[in-house]
Amino acid sequence: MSDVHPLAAPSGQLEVLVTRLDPDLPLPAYAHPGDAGADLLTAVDITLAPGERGLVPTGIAIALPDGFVALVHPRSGLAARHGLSIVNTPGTVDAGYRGEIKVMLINHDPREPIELRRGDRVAQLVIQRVERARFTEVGELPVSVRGDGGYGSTGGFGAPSAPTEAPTEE
Ligand SMILES: O=c1ccn([C@H]2C[C@H](O)[C@@H](COP(=O)(O)OP(=O)(O)OP(=O)(O)O)O2)c(=O)[nH]1
Ligand SMILES: [Mg+2]
Repeated sequence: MSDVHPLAAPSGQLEVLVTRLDPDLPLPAYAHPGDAGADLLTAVDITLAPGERGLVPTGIAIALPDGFVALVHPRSGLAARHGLSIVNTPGTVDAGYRGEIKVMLINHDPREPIELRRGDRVAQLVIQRVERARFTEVGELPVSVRGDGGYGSTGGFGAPSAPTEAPTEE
């Protein structure tokens, strides 16, 4: 079977329908060829005090094809320079959602407020394929090397510690 999605445009890009709820703002755009995230803008001015969060509208709504999701990710430059992030990172935009995409920003800086102006690029939208699972209940799960170890079971910053036993994965 071909790997190309039927909704892929001739260029190989997936077509995503978008409406501008705020016609004076540009569409989301990729800053460079090959970028995974298309930048999202805030449609409003907002100032976030240290530790404060704020839900900002982006002025756009999209219709994703079934089998896709749009994830709202922080921008690393704003995170590194100002401590700006997203409370629910990454935000999940379901394929069936037709409302305005919003971003739940948070100021992680302990001292400085963050001032954002309408039109500032505050987040990025990463579109991915997703699987829908059929959840099949069983009495016992197949064994694995990791087993139920988690939350630091392999140690801290150094080289990972070897598993204590190595059952054969099925
Ligand atoms: O960062 C985000 C996250 C979500 N949404 C929209 C699209 C998504 O499809 C919808 C619901 O999001 P989610 O499922 O994460 O929230 P919920 O709290 O489970 O709400 P619901 O009960 O409506 O599913 O809200 C956004 O606009 N931005
Ligand atoms: Mg939900």
